Amino acid sequence: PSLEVEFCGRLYENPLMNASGVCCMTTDDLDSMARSRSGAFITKSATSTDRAGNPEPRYVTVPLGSINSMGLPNKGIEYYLNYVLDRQKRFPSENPPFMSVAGMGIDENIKLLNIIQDSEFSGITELNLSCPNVPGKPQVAYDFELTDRTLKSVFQFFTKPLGVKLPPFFDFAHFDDMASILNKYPLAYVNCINSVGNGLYIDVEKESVVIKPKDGFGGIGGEYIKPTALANVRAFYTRLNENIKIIGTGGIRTGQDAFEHLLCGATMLQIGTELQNEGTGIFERINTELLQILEQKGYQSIEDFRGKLHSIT
Ligand SMILES: O=C(O)c1[nH]c(=O)[nH]c(=O)c1I
Repeated sequence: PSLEVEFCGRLYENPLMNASGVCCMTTDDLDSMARSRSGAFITKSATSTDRAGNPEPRYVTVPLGSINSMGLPNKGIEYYLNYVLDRQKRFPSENPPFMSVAGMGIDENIKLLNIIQDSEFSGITELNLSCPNVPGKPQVAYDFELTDRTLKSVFQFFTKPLGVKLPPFFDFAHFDDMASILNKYPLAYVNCINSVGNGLYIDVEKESVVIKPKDGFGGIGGEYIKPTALANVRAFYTRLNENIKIIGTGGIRTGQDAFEHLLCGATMLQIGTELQNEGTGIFERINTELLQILEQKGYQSIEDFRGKLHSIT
């Protein structure tokens, strides 16, 4: 069997990539992703200029996952754009890395996307509408009117492939409302989900929180969030028109977890917490485990089962 996937008109040797934010802050991080067995990779969400982010400790690995309140630290959009344009020149036959952007508001999102639109970048852009950790800045995607207004403005000028990174939703009315907004726009994909916002992890021995920002509140990733991630992948897969693809993110630690996301309808798969834990060797491991599952089940390709989750009749 083969793990090859077609996404936005490009062929990838497998569906695995990093989740923006993990292993993508510096050019060294990005080079290690480029050397790995991932099928693709994405930059840290960028703002107009570099940001230090929140005080540390701001990312902690915990037994069932992770908690983070990084606060959007990044080197600024020019740093990442220079990196991806350099790779485009040096490796013209390869798929360019994905670019992620996260403005502090609609104006900065427009500005960031204009920079990408006016550049030679020929890859895929991810608009992050779900950063949960900038104090005083609510997640855009929890404001449906703002999301609609943002996408309306963006698609007045942006003609390159664009996806949006969404937070988790927990209510069918919200799945329906968000899907009806997203279906109005020529999106390449929707990425479900970002970390589950504003969780709390406690160190009982110290009787304390474990991260410094926001009195210890931070986005939750890892095993904790797989059921929520799978539900969001499935909810949007079944509601969005079929040319809007799904990237599945959340709780992928094994080939089985990857299989579950694909069964729900995901086309590409992003790994955050487990990549942070294990390093880039994880891509070799999960590709191997996923291939074993296809072999055991007699599938030749992911197309044979993508989205074909059974309900109970
Ligand atoms: O705190 C962060 O930098 C961060 N952390 C996350 O868990 N998701 C995000 O989209 C972001 I922009």
